[in-house]
Amino acid sequence: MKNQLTALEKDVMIDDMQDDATPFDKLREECGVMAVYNHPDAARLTYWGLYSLQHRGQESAGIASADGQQVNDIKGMGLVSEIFTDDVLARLPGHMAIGHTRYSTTGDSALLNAQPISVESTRGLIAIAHNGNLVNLGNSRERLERDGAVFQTTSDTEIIVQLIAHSKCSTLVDCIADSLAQVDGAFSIVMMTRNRVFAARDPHGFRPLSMGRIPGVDGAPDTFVFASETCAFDLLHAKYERDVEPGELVMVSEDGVTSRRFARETVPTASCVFEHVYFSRPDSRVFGRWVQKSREEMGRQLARESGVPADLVVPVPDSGVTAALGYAAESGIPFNFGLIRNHYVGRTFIQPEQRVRDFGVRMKLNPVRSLLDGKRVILIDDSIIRGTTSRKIVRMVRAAGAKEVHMRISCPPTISPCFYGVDTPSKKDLIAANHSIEDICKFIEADSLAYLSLPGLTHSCTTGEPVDGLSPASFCTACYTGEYPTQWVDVSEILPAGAAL
Ligand SMILES: O=P(O)(O)OC[C@H]1O[C@H](OP(=O)(O)OP(=O)(O)O)[C@H](O)[C@@H]1O
Ligand SMILES: NC(=O)CC[C@H](N)C(=O)O
Ligand code: SF4
Ligand SMILES: [Mg+2]
Repeated sequence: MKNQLTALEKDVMIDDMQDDATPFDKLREECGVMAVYNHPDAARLTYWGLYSLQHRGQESAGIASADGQQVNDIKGMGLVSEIFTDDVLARLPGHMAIGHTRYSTTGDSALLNAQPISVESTRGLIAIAHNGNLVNLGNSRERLERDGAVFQTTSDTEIIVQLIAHSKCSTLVDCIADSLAQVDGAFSIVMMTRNRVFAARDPHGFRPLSMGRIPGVDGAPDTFVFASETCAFDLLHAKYERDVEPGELVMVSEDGVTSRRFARETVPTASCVFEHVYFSRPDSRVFGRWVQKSREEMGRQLARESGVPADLVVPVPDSGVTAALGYAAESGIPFNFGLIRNHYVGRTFIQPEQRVRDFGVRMKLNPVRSLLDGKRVILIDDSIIRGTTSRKIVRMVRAAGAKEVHMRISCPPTISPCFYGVDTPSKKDLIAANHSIEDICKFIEADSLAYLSLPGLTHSCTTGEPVDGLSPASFCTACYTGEYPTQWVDVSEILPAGAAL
């Protein structure tokens, strides 16, 4: 009846062609930061912490340590375990350290942009590690260059530390507070000088940052630690103390812990709801709230909002697992691992030149035919970004004998990119920005598709376990609404020409 391709069919073809070219180019993570103050083996503790934060960034990693006199740093491309060995850690002496795992958002993925970034100032070397992304930088880089700043990187992070180095304030802590008040966007940062550690969060509190403590043995002073996620504390036997507040600057020195507000005005909190949907580990407490609790509740709410008769609930591992458990518990439909994830698929296998259709997802996930054959299956994933993963998985599950495949997503349709530290594709590549749910359902070849509602999502992140100051309104939900908590401009417009992006 028809010889002409529909818009959707063209998309399907384009998608398949893109799969060949860039099978792994989709949603990426962000960054993890870690700091340790007052421990004889500070660099090793930081290394352990970074190991637990590896899921937040796998492009590069680094540690800077200080012994009261000198700051040293070692950075490399790749995974924490690939960069740091006993010998390498031995070159990072001192009782203080900060560390970083990176996924780039501004500045390309190269060693020069690896963090911590250390900058010489009149007050000595300052090292910084940053999770987030600055917006509205205006011409601050050019202004600083006119003032004599020599930038070593093309990342937004260096702007913070150059502002501090060129600040005219009288004390270092005033310089830091003054500089942080000038930048807009998302920043959860840890910083270190030769004898102090600092931690700060932007006034909206986009990204998480928590403080913990390891009690000193035999009357020795306590060790203080900071990390993007509390899962990094567990390996260190550090106890979660509190979150660094939005707009707060914490300083740890010989005189103990002090805190001040750097933000000049109070703005509404806009903590990233996607931390609870996808980024953070379920064993972390993020924004004061257990991620496990939120994700399970998202699954329950999804079952309440869009239940469908079926025989089996199957998660898309890993990030879909907790929501799927909640969905199964609420619906009474049995849960099982109908897709097995190969945990040994590391970045060494991820070569952009791989051109085999469907190879990426098939290498990572494999169906369990004995579970799926003849079943009506509900697949639970946390998000659909371009739609490539869902489409391949639905096909895979059907090919393994499933009678029906219903896709359920534990967040609303992603319609807008993130400018706050998550490397999402631009709007033209976000499938939900350009297609109806019905069209997406056809594209992924599912029998039905439903997303969690926005009120359902924010309710899931707050219900049942009240956390001081956390309400459905205290989340950034811009990637689902297009309403951004700050004014933003594309950072590619503001970095000087020639800066590699
Ligand atoms: O629609 P797409 O563009 O294909 O991307 C969406 C998928 O990407 C993420 O998983 P990912 O495989 O990155 O990581 P995970 O193993 O942590 O879930 C997310 O959980 C979805 O499964
Ligand atoms: N994802 C992040 O948090 C990245 C931090 C910083 N914007 C960078 O690109 O290095
Ligand atoms: S836009 Fe989305 S991913 Fe980015 S901070 Fe807001 S909720 Fe998080
Ligand atoms: Mg996934």
